[in-house]
Amino acid sequence: MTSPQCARAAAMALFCIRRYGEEDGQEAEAEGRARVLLQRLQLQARARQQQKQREAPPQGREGPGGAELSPAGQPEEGKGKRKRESEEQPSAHRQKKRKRKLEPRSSSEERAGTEEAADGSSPREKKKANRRKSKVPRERTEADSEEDIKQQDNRNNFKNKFNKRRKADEETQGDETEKKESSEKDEESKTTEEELPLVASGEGANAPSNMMILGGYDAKPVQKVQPFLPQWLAEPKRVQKRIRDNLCPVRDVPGIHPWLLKKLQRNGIDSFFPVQAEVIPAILQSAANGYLLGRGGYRPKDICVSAPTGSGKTLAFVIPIVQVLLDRVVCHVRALVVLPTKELAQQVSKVFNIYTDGTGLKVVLITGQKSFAKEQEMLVEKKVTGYCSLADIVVATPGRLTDHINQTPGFSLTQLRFLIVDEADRMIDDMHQNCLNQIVKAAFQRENYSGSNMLFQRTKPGPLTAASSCSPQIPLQKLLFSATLTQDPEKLQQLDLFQPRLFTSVYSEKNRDGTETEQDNKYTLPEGLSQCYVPCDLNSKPLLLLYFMLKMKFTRVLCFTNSREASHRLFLLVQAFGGITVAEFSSRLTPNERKRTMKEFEQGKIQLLISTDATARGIDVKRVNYVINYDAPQFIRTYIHRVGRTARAGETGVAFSLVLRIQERRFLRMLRDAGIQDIKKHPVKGNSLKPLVQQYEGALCKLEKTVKNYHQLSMA
Ligand SMILES: Nc1ncnc2c1ncn2[C@@H]1O[C@H](COP(=O)(O)OP(=O)(O)OP(=O)(O)O)[C@@H](O)[C@H]1O
Repeated sequence: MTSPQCARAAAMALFCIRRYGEEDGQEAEAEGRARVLLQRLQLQARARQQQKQREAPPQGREGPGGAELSPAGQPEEGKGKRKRESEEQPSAHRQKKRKRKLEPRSSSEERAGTEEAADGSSPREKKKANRRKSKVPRERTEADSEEDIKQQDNRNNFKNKFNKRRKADEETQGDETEKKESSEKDEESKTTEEELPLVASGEGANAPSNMMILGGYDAKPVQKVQPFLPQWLAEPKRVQKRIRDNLCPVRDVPGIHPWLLKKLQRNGIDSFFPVQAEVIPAILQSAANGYLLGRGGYRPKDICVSAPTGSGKTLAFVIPIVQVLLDRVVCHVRALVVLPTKELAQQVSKVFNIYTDGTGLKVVLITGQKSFAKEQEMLVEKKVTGYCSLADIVVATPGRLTDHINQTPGFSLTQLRFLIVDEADRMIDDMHQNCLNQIVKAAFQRENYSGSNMLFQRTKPGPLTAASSCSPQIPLQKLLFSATLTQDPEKLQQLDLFQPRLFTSVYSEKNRDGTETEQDNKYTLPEGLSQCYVPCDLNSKPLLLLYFMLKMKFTRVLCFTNSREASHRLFLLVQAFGGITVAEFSSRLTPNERKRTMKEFEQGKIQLLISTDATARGIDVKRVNYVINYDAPQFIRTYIHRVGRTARAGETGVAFSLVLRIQERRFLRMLRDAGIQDIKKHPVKGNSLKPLVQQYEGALCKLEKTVKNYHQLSMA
């Protein structure tokens, strides 16, 4: 049929339908149907015409009548008419039309598309043709309507299935296996939806039909990612934090040597603190076979202890080590304690000296405070038969220790039974990690001289075999202690721990009903510690310190700054102000000056000690009443160790932090992240500081003169 024929047929159809429509009185509906029919006929004609054109040789862009054709192959007039018609169409019909547009292209249509692509027409023409296709309703055949029915059935089936699955998913949320099933189902439905985008567009009401909607995700519960911790870290042995309520009489702790019990009591220790009551028996038990492997060739488990500052961790390792070594016959280095600073090493060696006094056990301190040669003389003695160890217990700082491992002939760690890493989190830092590796390497080094030692030579730990368990072995047991022990398994793995056991402090709170709830914070602070922070500005910081010392009458104050320069400046300023016995403590001082200063502070001769972080860790000074963070600490671990210089051994103490207003949010967030909530804001009014201002300005002038004189003297 040609176009004029087609138009005639359509007009006829329109006439017929109008007649019936008028007779039925359904004018609007009849008009709509007539138009649809007209469009169909027009499309059929156009399709035939295109078919003919394809078969005929290409004739350029002119139509058979020579008139300029619209992209649809129709005069422009016709296009305008169609547009008008479509605008006039009733809404029900338009919806039907839109639905048809949304339907997927049938395979025949796809084929037509590819055929068109292969017909040699220009890309622009193809584009126009495609656009045309999307504008006009498709030609519908009987086959199409059959296919439509099938598709409709499929869609209905799918919808039913999909709804059922979603319902099932909702019912089975949280169940692992069923979750898997549902994800499998989702996978299935995803594939089906890809095939039937109309269903998806029905689900996601406003989604464009050409977008693939991945279904079912909103129905899935969002799983919270939990950090994976090995069992020993996830389920530690919990130790009570409250010291005073949980004291354990020394005689009640099983397995302690009577000689040591007496020694403890002579030193004023009648009861053990909770951490000692738990850790001492655990170490003793692991060393039940002296310093050889346990029954059946089992290696003792390594032990990690994370307990608050001042909770008595030192005695928790000193007592069992001294007890295990009490019966030793030959002197060898059996215990090695590594600490990050000289002062700490000195403090720990003092405690060892107290409890080894009268036992014949020798404790040697190697920190570099004495000359290297002197330290060598303390460690080994050369005899005709070879080198002999003069130390049973070595307390050392990492640097000096590695020097002795590498340069002191006869200094051997091959009989080492205990490696104690105090302030372990700091020691795991990259700086000291190398030292720990060197110690382990030296401990498993083969000795190059023969003798009775051969009997107890050890091999690197490996799987337990008949051969490895037939000769007596000396195991190396690691004991790690800190108030801020890392719980990062990756970091701890660097220490190559063997079946470690973790002892960690908890704080349990009594509920109204008498039950107790344990608070599981990342870090625990001493029970008797009160924390305050003072929001301030930079200029008022020195005045605040003077106010606390002079007006609030603070005594025995340990004040921390962030650098040794800051410590020195503040010390000079307070000295110039007058009225306060003040001293500074930093690496500016010689070891002897540091020792003297610390002693005077302990004796109460110094009321204010201004220090760098050199005294922040481990230093045990009796009766420090206040800690003042003059400069707010940058890291949570620094904060915990600094404030832990007070409220030790179950005593009370107060920590004040001067926090610049600009730092306030970050500072509080840092504490909150570590689970520290009980810090109080303690604002100090400007009026309270006013009486100090005049004298303070005088002190500044005095300080300026002192500094100038100092520079002139140093220039001369
Ligand atoms: N059982 C006890 N009875 C009385 N005092 C004790 C007892 N155990 C330890 N102390 C005292 O408690 C104080 C703190 O002990 P220690 O220095 O071992 O604490 P710490 O846990 O190592 O602290 P830090 O983490 O700051 O190093 C010390 O002065 C020590 O003498």
